[in-house]
Amino acid sequence: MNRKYRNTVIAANWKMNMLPSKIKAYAEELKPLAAPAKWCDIVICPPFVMIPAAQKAFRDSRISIGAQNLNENESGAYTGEVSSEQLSDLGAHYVIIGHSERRQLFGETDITVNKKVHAALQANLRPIVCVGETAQQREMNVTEELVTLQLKAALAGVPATKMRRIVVAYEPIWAIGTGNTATAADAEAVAASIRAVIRGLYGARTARAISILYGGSMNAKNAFELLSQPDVDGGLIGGASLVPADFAAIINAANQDAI
Ligand SMILES: O=C(CO)COP(=O)(O)O
Repeated sequence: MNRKYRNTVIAANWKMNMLPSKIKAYAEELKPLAAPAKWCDIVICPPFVMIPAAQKAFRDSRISIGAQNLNENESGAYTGEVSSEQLSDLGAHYVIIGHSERRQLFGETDITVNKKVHAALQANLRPIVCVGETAQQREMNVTEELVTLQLKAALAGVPATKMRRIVVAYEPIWAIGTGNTATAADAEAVAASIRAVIRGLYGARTARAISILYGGSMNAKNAFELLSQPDVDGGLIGGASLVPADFAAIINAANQDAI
């Protein structure tokens, strides 16, 4: 990470885990543990139904709330869906877009991801745009090419003035929930290539200001090494974010790297 130019972001993706009734206890445990980490932007992304409870539980802290998805349309007959304006009206600040589970299990494409990025920006939410390759694609040596295509598609039509609201998360699919973390060198190589793509599209100043996160089996043990890489500016954490002490250890590793 490079704090001179960009924020460190540590984001929890709870996926379809946790219960509304458990959030208060989680928050009471996390808040004091995370309090010393004044350099980090900490984000919790619960399922939609838990956003109000999470807002309430974290109201007296610096921890922000995000969603895990949104619908790309403004409003209307989309039963079961949630719009960017609804999230923003609730007080959410971030939204994860194009997570590989959404792409693989719910048919999201680069085109829907791009529409969702625009919808999020329209409502002043900060998109956390996810990109990443499968194990097979890595074996075929097409990781950077694929990530570049995903990123360019996600950012199509996004004006330079909005780029500073974007966060990119590199999440190799083979590393998610498997315990097979990318090596720090591999995470850095892809993060640097993502920054190079942004530099090509928007110029050096914008590229240097964008936070690029790593996600995929990040935990208290490996976080410091991953976050010490110059182009890895934070983490998107699944499993390890469900236990306050584990999540706090990652937050504090990120903070430590900053000092
Ligand atoms: O998908 C992830 C975060 O979005 C990563 O999940 P894990 O940390 O459980 O591997």
